[in-house]
Amino acid sequence: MMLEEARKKLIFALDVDSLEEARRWVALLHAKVGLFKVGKQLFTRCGPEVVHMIRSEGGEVFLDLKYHDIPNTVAMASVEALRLGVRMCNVHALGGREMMAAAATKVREEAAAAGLPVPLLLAVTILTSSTDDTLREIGIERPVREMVPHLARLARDAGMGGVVASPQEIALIRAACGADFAIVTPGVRPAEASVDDQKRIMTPAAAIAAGADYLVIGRPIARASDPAAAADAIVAEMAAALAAV
Ligand SMILES: O=C(O)c1cc(=O)[nH]c(=O)n1[C@@H]1O[C@H](COP(=O)(O)O)[C@@H](O)[C@H]1O
Repeated sequence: MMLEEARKKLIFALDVDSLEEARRWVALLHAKVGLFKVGKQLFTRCGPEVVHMIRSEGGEVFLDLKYHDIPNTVAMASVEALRLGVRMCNVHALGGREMMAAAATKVREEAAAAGLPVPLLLAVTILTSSTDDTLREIGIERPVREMVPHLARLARDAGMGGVVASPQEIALIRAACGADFAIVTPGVRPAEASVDDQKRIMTPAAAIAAGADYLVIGRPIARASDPAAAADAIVAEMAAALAAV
């Protein structure tokens, strides 16, 4: 029971470079994870075909293209994500309230007009590979722990359905935005896994205990000697944490 609930919360990052490889991962993991995340690398290589492939295999898609542009461009790109039939897509909260509101409004209007389900619209707060030093470098003096809840509130007020953030900021986001706001967390590493380029990390159990709605995990599964077993172990760890909440 808890295993099924945990599985639906696990998003596998399909960070690969061909349709064939993506197809192999979908076949291997579609009964093990809740969604497949298609990001910039795979989408740039394969385009919408990869989304159609995953959906035709019965999988659900998080289209992670992190739009950040003028409001009209982001709104129209988000409408194309809606038309692809993805369950989740995202923009950068750093694009501002007007940009996020344009995307949220346009997607809802188009979904209603076409009778399509509205995808979960997410705003990326501060990337999990960033630190206070990264922000200072680009002229932002406020620390990550202030910027993340600030951007989350802005995203919620603009009509976004949730945010992407490090699990380390879940409590701050919940305090700022309440329970009815999705929190998707990459930067998740099982205790024994390599940290890679992630900076603000937590284990799957700790992220669930902190209140994450979904976990995005790539390399700890993809680079494991037995990826299916690694996914099962992560889901079991998540389920145990869910049972304890
Ligand atoms: O939007 C994302 O998914 C994302 C936001 C963020 O702040 N950090 C982050 O790592 N991601 C994505 O989450 C995935 C994490 O993959 P692993 O580090 O291999 O588990 C990658 O595909 C990243 O592009």
